[in-house]
Amino acid sequence: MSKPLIFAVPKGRILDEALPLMARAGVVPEAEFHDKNSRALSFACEAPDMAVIRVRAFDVATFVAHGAAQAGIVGSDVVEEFAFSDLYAPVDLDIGHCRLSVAEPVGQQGGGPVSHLRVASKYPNLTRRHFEGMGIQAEVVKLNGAMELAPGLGLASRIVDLVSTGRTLKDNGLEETSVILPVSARLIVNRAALKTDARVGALVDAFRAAMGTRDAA
Ligand SMILES: Nc1ncnc2c1ncn2[C@@H]1O[C@H](COP(=O)(O)OP(=O)(O)OP(=O)(O)O)[C@@H](O)[C@H]1O
Ligand SMILES: O=P(O)(O)OC[C@H]1O[C@H](OP(=O)(O)OP(=O)(O)O)[C@H](O)[C@@H]1O
Repeated sequence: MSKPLIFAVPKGRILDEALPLMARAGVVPEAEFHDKNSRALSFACEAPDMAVIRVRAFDVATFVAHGAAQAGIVGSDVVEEFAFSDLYAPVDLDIGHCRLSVAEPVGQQGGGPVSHLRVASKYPNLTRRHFEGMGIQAEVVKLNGAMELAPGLGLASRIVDLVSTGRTLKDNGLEETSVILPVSARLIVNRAALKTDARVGALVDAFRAAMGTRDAA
């Protein structure tokens, strides 16, 4: 039998919305996947030639780009931040909607033009590119979470982070000043695997079909 096709999923908030879609596309991990006490990271699937791995969101892109996993689900924020040439994102899954935005302390807006800024973000590439487009050099302080603390503590004057309801910004005295990127979750596949393994193309078709039947369900 050929090696199992590895499907990578993020462990956090996209997963609950992704699981019904995955099931409609024929990706159904074994019961242990749902056991909160399990420390396993790789799970057999109902389909015998497939396995699901559960990793951090940014690592989904890394596993798939390097061909260690052939397919996966990740936010378009992650796809755009890495811009891996070996990654192909053929299906918008219409889940995990949010936006990548610039925010700063309430009342800080205004002031004269600036040529340099210090910005806290988990997205250094998208942040630099956004400010470059405005003729501003952004020095990015890379954080992995709780970006909202940075302006108040003098680490950066602005943040670039994901916003959905806006509640996190509001509760931390910040306001959204511009949107960099609308975000939703994507099916991603490894380009080489798509060319060489017919199961990857079949999986893309299955997700397209699952999206088509979703509204009727
Ligand atoms: N507030 C939000 N509303 C909707 N979608 C969000 C929101 N925040 C993040 N997302 C989406 O969820 C993704 C994060 O997914 P998830 O929480 O599953 O990752 P994770 O592996 O837990 O992340 P981390 O590496 O930060 O621990 C983001 O890349 C984005 O696409
Ligand atoms: O606009 P809101 O609805 O408040 O959502 C925005 C928050 O959601 C994300 O964090 P998440 O909850 O995924 O936690 P994290 O800090 O671990 O990334 C993001 O980083 C914001 O902090």
